[in-house]
Amino acid sequence: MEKDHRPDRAEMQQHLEDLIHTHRHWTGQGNVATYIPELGKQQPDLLGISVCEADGSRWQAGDWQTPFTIQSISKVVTFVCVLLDNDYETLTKTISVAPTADGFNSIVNLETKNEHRPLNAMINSGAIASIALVKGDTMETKYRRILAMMQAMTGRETLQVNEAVYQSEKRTGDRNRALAFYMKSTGIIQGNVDELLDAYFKLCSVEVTCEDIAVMAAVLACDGRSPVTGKTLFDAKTARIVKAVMTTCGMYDGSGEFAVDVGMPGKSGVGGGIMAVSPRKMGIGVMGPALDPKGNSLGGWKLLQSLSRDWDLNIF
Ligand SMILES: NC(=O)CC[C@H](N)C(=O)O
Repeated sequence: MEKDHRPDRAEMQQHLEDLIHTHRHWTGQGNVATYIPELGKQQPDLLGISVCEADGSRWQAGDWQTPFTIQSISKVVTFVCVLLDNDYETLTKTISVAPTADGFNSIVNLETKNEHRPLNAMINSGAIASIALVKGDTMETKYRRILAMMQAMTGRETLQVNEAVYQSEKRTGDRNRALAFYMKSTGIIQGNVDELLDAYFKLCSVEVTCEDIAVMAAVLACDGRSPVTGKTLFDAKTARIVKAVMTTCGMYDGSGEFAVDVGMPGKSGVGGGIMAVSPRKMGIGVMGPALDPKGNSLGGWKLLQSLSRDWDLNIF
């Protein structure tokens, strides 16, 4: 493992604590998501970070133990499963790997571009379509398969859905309903749309900590092997495709700026989490529920930008 740009292990902890201290003020410049009413109750000034190295060592600071809902970071796990369960060439006939300049819940491209295919699996339309393509006779089986992969990637079998967030999103998720019913009308998805959406809402509502996100990212950093449990969960080719699409699409229409500012495959969620992968070195999980206008954690982004500079993690 390269160590040249990182402080000694003893100093890493202190460095993360210093970063939290110097970056917490950024949380005052963002806003918690309110379109899912339950998320509007989050404390905006939280900021946490966890790092999981390729040998499984972990370093954490700030509010890293505070639970939050995984939201769109779950799309990474769904994408892993859909890649494992489908031939790549066939899959891309339904969901492509193109970036987008529109918001994460945009509907416009489904009609005007790309033969009705969702642009990628990191935005809402693509994730909803992906769940339908995961192996399983029923939506419940597909949901359980994705949840099991999330548990395997975090190494935590006790991961659970936050019932209040799930119900809140289910009550107010009309945009996602519109996306799903539209995709059913164009033949992109088949099956029971309400059950499919229910699986999507539940997957977004799973409660995690920064450490869970860091460990998941470390699995991708280690090409599918968990440095925490030692288990191989998927193959290197799958990990490579996921990291490529995270790099170009993981922060939605902010992906280009994130590539310039941070330079790592990343994935955000409106619960305030961001997952970042430093290939072969480490996985990083940050959390700060105050978001920028594109739905990315503002404090989390700034933290990652500084860490990437300080530890020379930019892959470009
Ligand atoms: N960007 C996000 O995290 C979006 C996920 C959220 N559950 C939604 O569907 O709107």
